[in-house]
Amino acid sequence: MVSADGRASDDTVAALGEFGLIRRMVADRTQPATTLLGPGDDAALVAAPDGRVVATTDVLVSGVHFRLDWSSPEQIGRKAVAVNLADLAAMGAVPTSVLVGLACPGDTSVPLLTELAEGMWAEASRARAGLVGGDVVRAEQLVVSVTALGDLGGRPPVTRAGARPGDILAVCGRLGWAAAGLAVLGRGFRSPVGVVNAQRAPEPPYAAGPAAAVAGATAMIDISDGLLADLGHLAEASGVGLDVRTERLRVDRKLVDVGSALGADPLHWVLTGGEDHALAATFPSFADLPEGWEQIGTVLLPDTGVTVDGSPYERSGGWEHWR
Ligand SMILES: Nc1ncnc2c1ncn2[C@@H]1O[C@H](COP(=O)(O)OP(=O)(O)OP(=O)(O)O)[C@@H](O)[C@H]1O
Ligand SMILES: Cc1ncc(C[n+]2csc(CCOP(=O)(O)O)c2C)c(N)n1
Ligand SMILES: [Mg+2]
Ligand SMILES: [Mg+2]
Ligand SMILES: [Mg+2]
Repeated sequence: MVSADGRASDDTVAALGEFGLIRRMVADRTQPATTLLGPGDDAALVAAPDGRVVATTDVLVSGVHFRLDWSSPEQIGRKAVAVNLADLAAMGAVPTSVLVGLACPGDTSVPLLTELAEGMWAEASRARAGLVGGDVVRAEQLVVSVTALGDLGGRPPVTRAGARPGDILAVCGRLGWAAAGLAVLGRGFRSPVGVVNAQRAPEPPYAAGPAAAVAGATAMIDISDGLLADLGHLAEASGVGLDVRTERLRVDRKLVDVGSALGADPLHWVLTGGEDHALAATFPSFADLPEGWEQIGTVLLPDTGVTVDGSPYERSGGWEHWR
């Protein structure tokens, strides 16, 4: 997008400039009542109805978390916000606001960035959160960093640490879809679109987090890296073992079909695939499960780790950076 004479062409961020870009990203937006001030000043002012603020952040890097030839800018924007709102849900919180850090090369096209912003606004407003501020800077590659704030509505947070032996283990949301989509895209295909879109932008069950909190969930986590990997964090924090029963896991027909087409094991995607941002939680009894939650296992005595049908899983339980 840089022309032969070295000057940036008109629709690049370098030509538009930092403040022109910010204007394009935030113009004409409606905000929820929790946004008291922002974006536009040195910092935003956000209402915290509960008196406490739940805060989380996740960074998405081009080539690591998404590819511009796999996803639309709108999908990348939605994903960057969704992964953060899922973390709020996993604490039992309702989102109030998001802040966006954006780094990109000077030759990045302005329509790409306005579409990315469109996706972030769309996902934030879907969850009734405001986009209250951010930052834009020059970098060698596209990086999107989102911080999200949430409200607990007077309830205690549901941490990773509260599971007790005898609790039941349950999930709400899809498992394995984004991993199947990643396998499809990685082999150069673009369909089936269901799993591919699940990889491009997750649809976490936001409302299931607060619902689980109200129902008395003892511990909760969102599945970002893989079911077994993330259950490992919950088990460790709670000082318990967790056993997953494969006969209780839903392996959706779509995953079976994609698995046969690619010669891959769909159950492995369900057990270890990240990025769908389903919620996993423990509850004192089956009767406590809110609508949409399905039991997948049980909480065992300390130091038994995470097992699948009573045995350790032989392969990696999920994504880990630098591994
Ligand atoms: N650079 C950091 N400084 C301080 N705390 C951090 C840092 N990176 C991660 N953490 C904290 O470590 C914990 C685990 O982080 P992690 O990113 O794995 O959680 P997550 O965001 O739920 O998962 P994922 O990033 O896979 O979606 C979180 O409480 C997070 O706030
Ligand atoms: C281009 C491309 N290559 C690989 C993947 C797979 N991937 C990347 S990060 C991650 C776990 C969650 O990340 P984090 O722990 O940072 O939240 C997974 C499963 C992808 N999405 N895009
Ligand atoms: Mg994180
Ligand atoms: Mg998380
Ligand atoms: Mg992770």
